[in-house]
Amino acid sequence: MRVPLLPTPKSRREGVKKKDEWVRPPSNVEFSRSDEGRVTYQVEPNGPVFETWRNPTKLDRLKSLKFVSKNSKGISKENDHSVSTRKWSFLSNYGYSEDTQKGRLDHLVEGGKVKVETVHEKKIPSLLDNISLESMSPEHEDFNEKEENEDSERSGSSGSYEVGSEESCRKSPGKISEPELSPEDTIQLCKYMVAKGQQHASLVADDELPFYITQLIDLNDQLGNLIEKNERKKDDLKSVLKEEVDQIKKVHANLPPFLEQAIQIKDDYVTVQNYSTLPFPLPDMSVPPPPLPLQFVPQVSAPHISSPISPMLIQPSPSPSPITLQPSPSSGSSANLSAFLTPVEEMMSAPQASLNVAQSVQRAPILSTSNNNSVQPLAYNSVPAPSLPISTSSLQTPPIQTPPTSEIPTLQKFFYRNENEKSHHYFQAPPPFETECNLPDFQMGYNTKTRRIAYSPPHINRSRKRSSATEKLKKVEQVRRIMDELLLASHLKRIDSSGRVRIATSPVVREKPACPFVVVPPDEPRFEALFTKQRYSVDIGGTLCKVVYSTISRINENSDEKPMVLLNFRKFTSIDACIQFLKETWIHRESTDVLHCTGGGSFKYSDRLELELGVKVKKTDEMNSLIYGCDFLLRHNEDESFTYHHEATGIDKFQYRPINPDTIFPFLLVNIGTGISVLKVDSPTTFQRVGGSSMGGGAFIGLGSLLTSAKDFDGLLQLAERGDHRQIDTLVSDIYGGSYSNLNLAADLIAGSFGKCSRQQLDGKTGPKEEDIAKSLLLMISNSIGQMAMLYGNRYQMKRIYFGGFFIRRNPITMRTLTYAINFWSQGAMDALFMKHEGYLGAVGAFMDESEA
Ligand SMILES: Nc1ncnc2c1ncn2[C@@H]1O[C@H](COP(=O)(O)OP(=O)(O)O)[C@@H](O)[C@H]1O
Ligand SMILES: CC(C)(COP(=O)(O)O)[C@@H](O)C(=O)NCCC(=O)O
Repeated sequence: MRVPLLPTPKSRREGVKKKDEWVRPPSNVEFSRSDEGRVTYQVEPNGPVFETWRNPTKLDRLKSLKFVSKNSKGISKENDHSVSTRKWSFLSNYGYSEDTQKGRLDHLVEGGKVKVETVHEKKIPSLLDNISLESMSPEHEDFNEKEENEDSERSGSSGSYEVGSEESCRKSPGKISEPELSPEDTIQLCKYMVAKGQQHASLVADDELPFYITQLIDLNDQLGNLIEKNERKKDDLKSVLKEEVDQIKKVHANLPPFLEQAIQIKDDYVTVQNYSTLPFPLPDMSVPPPPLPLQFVPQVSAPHISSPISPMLIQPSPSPSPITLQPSPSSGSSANLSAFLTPVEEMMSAPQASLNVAQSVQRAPILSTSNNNSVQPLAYNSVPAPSLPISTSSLQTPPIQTPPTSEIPTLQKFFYRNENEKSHHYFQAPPPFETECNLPDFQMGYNTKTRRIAYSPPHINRSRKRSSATEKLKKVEQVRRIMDELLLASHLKRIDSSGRVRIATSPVVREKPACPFVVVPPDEPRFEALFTKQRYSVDIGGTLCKVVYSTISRINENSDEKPMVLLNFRKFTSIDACIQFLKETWIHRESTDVLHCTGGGSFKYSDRLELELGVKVKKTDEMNSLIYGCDFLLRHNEDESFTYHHEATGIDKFQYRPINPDTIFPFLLVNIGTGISVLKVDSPTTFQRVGGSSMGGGAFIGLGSLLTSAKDFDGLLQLAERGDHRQIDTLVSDIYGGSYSNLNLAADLIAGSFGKCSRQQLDGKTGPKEEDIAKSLLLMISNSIGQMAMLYGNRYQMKRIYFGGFFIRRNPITMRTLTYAINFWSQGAMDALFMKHEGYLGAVGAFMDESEA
């Protein structure tokens, strides 16, 4: 009867056995096969060689074998050698394989019979313990299969099995053996066959036994090789996997924080969360990254800052809408008062106040719950108020940290270099998240060669289930789309297989930044008091006095809805005007009331404020106020922060960057007031003032006043917008006659600010135009602030740099220069973010400080 020896499909499906489950032939038996198919084998290295192929004597010997099994009670039971499937199986499972792995076979000659004992290092119940093989007389040539019930006999103690007489085992050392098979060899062969045949391959015709044995040995060798190969492959895959996961981690580390949450890396698995389940509103991903310079070749050195304002590119930009400072009213009359009211207040004081407020509220971005872009409105979060004042130790200068040796090297390879086409490229505008990215969780792997995130790569959770080609394509497409978005948001640029960058943008912007009121979160207990009492705060800085105060408003006067508490904003150029405003608008103040105060003036003018206003002054540290105000605005005013895109037109220049409240920190805050403070902010209560500079707003207005006839800051800005800095600054082209290509310094780069204004150069010429001076001055100061901000950002590995302070004033030249400097020098790794309430951060922070006065 023939039984296939190779694994059946079923066993294949069951998978490959573990290495230590494989049965190997005893190492002391060597087999070789001649061309005619003759099989020889040697039990001992220098022992006799036996021939087993089609050997009639051997067959006789085989036939003469008799199995004797002993049950647990010691009663022997005889069987012929063609034992049942089950018996072979048991032999294989409980006897032989264990022997080869854990024990050894001892061949004993006892009473003219060969006795083979199993010796286990560890006693394992073995069927061999209960089975004896005895020589059988030739007349017992019964090959009928008999079923045995070994199951009940398995649990015997150690035993032996015996084979025919020793005389019958004639061996000739060193020669081809006599055509007779010794019983012990036969047993061994049988055992090989049993072991190899395993459960499903029990019976083989006797004359074919040796043939199959040799085949099995070959097979076994091959399998052994395969196992080793398999192990090696596994090790290889592990190291590849680790490498790739490391790569993903690098990419992950450079993603914006909200995407860090979307992409989870755990052990060797990278999971992209279902976007729709993310617990925060994602920023609009169709917003392209800020324009990057055409070339991103790392600079050899950074001695110069490029002037981003190429005169050829300058479009007449509309003058900014400055917040006009009203003259200080001389008295507290209601007529004068109206001149100081914010639009909201004007509406409220007018007969149709409620209607106007309603319209105004609808316009207010923080209330827009169903705008047509893909960003979900922010729900008000119950953010517990950190108790101020904040730890003063944080004000100390931090220990110097070693700057990173390379500036995010992994990013560089993604940058798109377009030297031929003089245009910027963005990625294809991704579809809205809600519809297109509503995918179930899936796993992705990052392919270092193709630089793509691939769906279910072979080594990561490969599904055995075959999906249809279209399904696969669909999934790949979905993943690519998400990858585009990730890349887009992280400023990584992907070149597709054709070498082109997919182009198209549909930026989503809401409105030109203004400085509207902010609605106080309605459900936070800490703001309950504001429904019954107005609160005022002031930030008295080196140049300006900023006031934040609350008012109450209803969308509809007659409705039962809870009214809203609004924060209103005003600024003054003098302390007198500021105090006057407070006197006139804070009508219902009482002596027990508190004026929340921050900035240098909170110390300088503390007594005066208390005296003139008849209230208590409560001081809040300036830096603490800045951070707490920044945190509050980012957290509660959805459209607070935005990036500036000079090349875009109209409102497209302003692209909003709402941020998940959980991922606001860390960030770098560069507050450009009279002077500059650079703060590394890790939480509302943990920050460091890592640096500062005196080259801020004060320097600009001071030098501007000396060098031009501008009367005030706005006048200076207006001049600058008309100016041509090339008449004032020495450019690279003025020195090199063109670009300095070795250093990749463009021809129109500013080599030296005000370089063309030396006495020598000016002599004999008509004096430089003041608008050119104003422009050059503004570029010089904002370039240097941008570079400083980038260096601090880089030093502390920040991804977002928020600019605050009234130097910015949403001025296009300033924002463009700062953005350019940050993008250029950080190679797109950092975002330059501006804020609607740029100059009011400190005043908002002081307003929020409810710690004891
Ligand atoms: N109307 C303005 N008058 C004077 N300076 C202004 C005005 N608007 C903007 N600025 C600029 O803002 C700077 C003051 O910014 P601010 O944040 O208020 O700082 P500070 O707290 O030091 O007053 C000034 O130095 C100036 O460069
Ligand atoms: C002293 C200040 C904190 C005052 O704040 P400001 O009124 O300028 O907003 C600020 O001007 C500043 O940080 N100046 C820079 C000092 C320096 O580090 O060089």
